[in-house]
Amino acid sequence: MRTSIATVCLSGTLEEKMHACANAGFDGIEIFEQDLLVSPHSPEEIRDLAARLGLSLDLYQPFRDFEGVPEELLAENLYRAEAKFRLMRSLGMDLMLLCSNVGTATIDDDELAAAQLRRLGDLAARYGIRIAYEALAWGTFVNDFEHAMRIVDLADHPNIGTCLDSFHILSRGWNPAGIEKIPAEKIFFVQLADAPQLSMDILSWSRHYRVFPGEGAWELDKFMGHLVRSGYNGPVSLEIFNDVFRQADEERTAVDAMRSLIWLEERTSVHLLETDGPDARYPMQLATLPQVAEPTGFNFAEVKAENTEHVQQLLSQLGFTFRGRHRTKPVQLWTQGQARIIINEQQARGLEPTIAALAFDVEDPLVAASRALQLKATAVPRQSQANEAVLQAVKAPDSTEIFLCEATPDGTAAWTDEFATDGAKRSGQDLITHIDHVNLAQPWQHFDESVLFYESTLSLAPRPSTEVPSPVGLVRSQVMRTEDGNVRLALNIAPLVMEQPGPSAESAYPQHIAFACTDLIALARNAVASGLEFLKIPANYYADLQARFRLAPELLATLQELNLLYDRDETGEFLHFYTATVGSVFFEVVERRSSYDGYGAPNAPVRLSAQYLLSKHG
Ligand SMILES: O=C(O)c1ccc(O)c(O)c1
Ligand SMILES: [Mg+2]
Repeated sequence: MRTSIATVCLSGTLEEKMHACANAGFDGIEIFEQDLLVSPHSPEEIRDLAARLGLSLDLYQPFRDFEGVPEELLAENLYRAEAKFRLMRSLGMDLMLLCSNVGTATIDDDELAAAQLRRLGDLAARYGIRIAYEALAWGTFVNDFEHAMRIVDLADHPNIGTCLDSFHILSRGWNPAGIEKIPAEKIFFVQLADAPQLSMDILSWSRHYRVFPGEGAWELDKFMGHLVRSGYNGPVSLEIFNDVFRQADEERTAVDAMRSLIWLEERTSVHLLETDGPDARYPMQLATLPQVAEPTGFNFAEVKAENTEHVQQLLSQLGFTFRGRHRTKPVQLWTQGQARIIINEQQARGLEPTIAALAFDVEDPLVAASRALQLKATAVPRQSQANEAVLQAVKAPDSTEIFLCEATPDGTAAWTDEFATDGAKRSGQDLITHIDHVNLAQPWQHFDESVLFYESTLSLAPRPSTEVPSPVGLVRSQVMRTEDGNVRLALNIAPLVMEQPGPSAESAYPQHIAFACTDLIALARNAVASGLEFLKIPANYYADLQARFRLAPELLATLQELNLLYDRDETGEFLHFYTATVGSVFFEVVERRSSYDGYGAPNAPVRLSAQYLLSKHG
């Protein structure tokens, strides 16, 4: 599959955008006219730069408001078009996108529109240029890809074809199956965009909220399936108008874009295998990736800090056992049940405690790492000594290191042998069984990128995102998880004011690790006895709990005494509490009763407010 991307997706100058596209591995680009108009470089210089970078210049766009007009206006439009054809010759380009008329069309007549396109085709042919006619979702008379195609058919000109753009098709709810009926040679170009499902006017939705495939709500693998079955074999291009991408680092956005296309290509090939069987053949060749199953659990989480006492204290008060230091590195291991926490003091000068790494149990770490690398994840270089486990690791978009560890049938981890077992084994029962979920703060400009990263590399599925009010703004939260719930990752974007000064913006907003336990009340009592600092929950919360749930008075009194939070739904009950925050880390302990599957979402504003008060007034 040939990959392309419109320059409008990225921030920067045209030159910077082109470098970013080439570095990310795109085959070609669409030049968005505005980017050329403001460039200090001549069309010839841009053509030469593209050649040096190995980028094909696939599409010049957009040309607007041409068809469905009276004759005098048509003459002006042809004059405008010819100037652009000359420019395209200087650029060495031969395909122009024409949007359906949204401004000047006054005549709703397909025959007339077709005749006018035919005249444009004749003119374009003299310059060796072809025109791809695209139905904009808000076109005055033409807003449907099948309608645009009827006009292209009527025009019946070799230089007039269509451009399909998934946004305009899916935003209006048109059935993309119709793409299969279009003759492949009439599909001159294809643009892809995903989008969150929003209810707003389509123009604003399109201009501000498009995202890369896999970052929105649409089934683009199915869309691509229709396209592949049509016999189309030209470039598949990303055209994303997005307010965040326009100001984020273009090199990074281009990699995110490329990841989305690599992933979509794979999803499409899997989809076609399922629907059409292994013997189906199409002109478009689709690359695949090493297949990975969902991770089966958390292997460990790592907290990094210069000064580790406070974290050690919290873990010890929660009933964790210190299992010793690593044989060769300044690293400690703390465990309880299958919950493993590494406290890492390496290269941590001046660093307040922060979550630095997460590890997942996977079937085959080498295969999983190879998939992640093919999806353009950055490898984390590891130094390991002889006879130490070589762990595979890649960097997530927020810089968290993601380790891929081999799953074992009993949930143990072989690498723990590398820790000297000089730690005293705590007597007593392990009430904590494993890591239930981890909550990571994401920089606002990388949120969509993170969702795609975890979905494409680790096969975690995104759940609908929610918004939680805090005293200083809304926190957007999206859970990525496995079907069975053994791995749950909540990604948050914090309001900007919550970002406190710290070693990096990412680590400033508090993040947490939640442990699952079998008896929260018993664990909380032990923790109180050992002096754990709980996050204090206000009395008003308990009055509201009583109003909502009519709890037995003894239970309510216990919850309030121990600063526990409570939730209940038709699937079961949920009890949880939070510790104080150290650096940017705090811990949560949860007890899921029956098959409760959530996270106590109604309690999140209470937690955020309590943490805010604590950070302000101590
Ligand atoms: O929003 C627009 O005007 C616009 C322009 C060109 C396109 O290809 C498109 O899909 C939208
Ligand atoms: Mg488009």
